[in-house]
Amino acid sequence: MSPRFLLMTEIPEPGLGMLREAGEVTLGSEVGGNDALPALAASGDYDVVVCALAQKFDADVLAQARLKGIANYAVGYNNVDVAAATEAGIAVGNTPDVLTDATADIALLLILGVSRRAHEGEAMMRAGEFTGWRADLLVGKDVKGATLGLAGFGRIGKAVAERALAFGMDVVFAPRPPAHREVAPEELGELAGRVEQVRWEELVERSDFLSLHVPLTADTEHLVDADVLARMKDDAVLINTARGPVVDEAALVEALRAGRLFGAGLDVYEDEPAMAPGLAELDNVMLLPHLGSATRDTRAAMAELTARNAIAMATGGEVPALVNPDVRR
Ligand SMILES: NC(=O)C1=CN([C@@H]2O[C@H](COP(=O)(O)OP(=O)(O)OC[C@H]3O[C@@H](n4cnc5c(N)ncnc54)[C@H](O)[C@@H]3O)[C@@H](O)[C@H]2O)C=CC1
Ligand SMILES: O=CC(=O)O
Repeated sequence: MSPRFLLMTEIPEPGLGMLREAGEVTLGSEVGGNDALPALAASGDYDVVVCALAQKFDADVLAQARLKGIANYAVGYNNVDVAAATEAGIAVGNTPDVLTDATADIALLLILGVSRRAHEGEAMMRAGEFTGWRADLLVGKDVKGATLGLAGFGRIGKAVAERALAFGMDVVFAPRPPAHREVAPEELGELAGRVEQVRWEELVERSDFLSLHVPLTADTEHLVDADVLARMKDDAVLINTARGPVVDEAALVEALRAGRLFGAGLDVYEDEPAMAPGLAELDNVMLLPHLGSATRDTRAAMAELTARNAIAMATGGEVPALVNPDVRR
């Protein structure tokens, strides 16, 4: 029987064509959408589900699922209970590396945008409120010489460090907050000697800009809570391109409202696509709709890797980006 793929999220070319060439493709939107996911996964009608963050595979769904694999069209895979998938003999794939640069660019965009109040300036222009150059108009803060703290120092964290160094920032990082892990200099490659490793507590207190690049796990949920926000510098900026629940968004609204921070730049939200009450009314926050990997080339590369993952899962081949190598397939 040829491989059967269920696309719960649409993916662009070349991924879509690769899947159609390799087997039979069913669009989730034509067979009940997300509400039907548990039943579709349990039906035995599909070998691999292609999905993204909106498709939740919890332990209950996975215990009933009759699938060979789940090919996530994202690098983050907090929507899948990986331990339960492994237990159920279901391979899980993701899209590392190919989206690193695009996502690091979005983090830099937020760092520069918030510090230079670009979103406020743009809103002013669109509202026809610009009345001419003024010495006190939307005065921001410098990035050169400022300390950027990176929580999580994996692929994207390192790519953000490279960019920030080019802007003259000092870069400190905490590799595995809130716990610690010593990173050997040889692990740092070309960044060795140019970035400083600190513990999470020091990162919070020293950063002029604190940027989050950790996966969402039980350890990192609400990593930035009211207590952390209170310990950040008064004039600091928080950047989140990781996952919304890494930040207590209601506590962030309170801190921003109270002028406790200079500002925040967000690409992800705790209850996405909703925002915490009050967030959208604040001027000192720049808001993007989860655009981290949203460039044409990056999405094409993600689609290709997702298709390669899915085809390998369905045919018993070697999965190029396998999250759970212990799975018995
Ligand atoms: N806004 C967007 O569109 C995008 C968001 N992301 C998010 O960025 C995250 C990071 O992506 P990458 O840098 O590629 O991942 P990565 O795995 O290369 O780096 C994550 C780093 O966080 C550290 N870490 C800290 N706490 C951890 C914990 N409790 N468990 C595991 N690792 C922990 C790891 O040691 C690792 O160095 C993704 O998980 C995803 O949630 C990724 C791409 C696009
Ligand atoms: O949020 C996007 C991802 O790839 O993870």
